[in-house]
Amino acid sequence: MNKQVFIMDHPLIQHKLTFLRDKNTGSKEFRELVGEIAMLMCYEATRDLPLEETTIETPISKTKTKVIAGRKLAFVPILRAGLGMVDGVLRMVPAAKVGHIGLYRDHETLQPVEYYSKLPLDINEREVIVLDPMLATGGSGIDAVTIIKRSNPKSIRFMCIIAAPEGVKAFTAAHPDVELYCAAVDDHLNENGYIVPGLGDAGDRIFGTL
Ligand SMILES: O=c1ccn([C@@H]2O[C@H](COP(=O)(O)O)[C@@H](O)[C@H]2O)c(=O)[nH]1
Ligand SMILES: O=P(O)(O)OP(=O)(O)O
Ligand SMILES: [Mg+2]
Repeated sequence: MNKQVFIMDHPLIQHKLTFLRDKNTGSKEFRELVGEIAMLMCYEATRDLPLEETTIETPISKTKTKVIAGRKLAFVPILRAGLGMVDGVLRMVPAAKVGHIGLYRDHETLQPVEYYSKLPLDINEREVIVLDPMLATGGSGIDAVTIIKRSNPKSIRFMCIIAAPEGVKAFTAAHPDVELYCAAVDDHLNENGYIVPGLGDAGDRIFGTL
């Protein structure tokens, strides 16, 4: 696998993914699982954030200790399904700002259609992590990153829960500078552009619009 792609095979993530895929998992549990997986993935995707030394006083003594250095984060969920990942990642990095990009897939062409974009004003000072549970053809992820690049962020990473091999190939070819973090790369896309075995339509399962 391409060095730009990180598969998070931690047992806790893989265990939760099994219940996420199950068609008998209802919206409430599905939302909770998406949030928990996003939180665990965020832990790994931020592993290389630089630290700097600071001095604090414990109840016992002064001590030198570490905090995350000046680098600031922004999360950008792709609507709607990416919204399900926001609470989980904010639990890890509560000071991060959140932008939004609205894209839906045209059911006939499978091409993404942009309908909304609102990014933090200071995004050019931030490291960005884009959130979408599914990378299928890759079209939505590719367009979202293209839109964000126009605002010159310091870096961009893309976090999805399940990717299709077709999406990984298209995404890494379009944005070779963007690291891709996913919990699983599945078998293939079906004729309707759904990931097989996948989990169905993530947005519909999160918001109960099946
Ligand atoms: O199995 C699937 C496949 C896609 N989605 C939704 O579509 C987009 C991603 O599709 P691209 O073809 O990569 O543009 C993603 O935002 C999901 O919301 C899905 O839910 N399940
Ligand atoms: O990518 P889509 O069309 O599945 O959009 P949504 O996330 O709103 O379901
Ligand atoms: Mg959807």
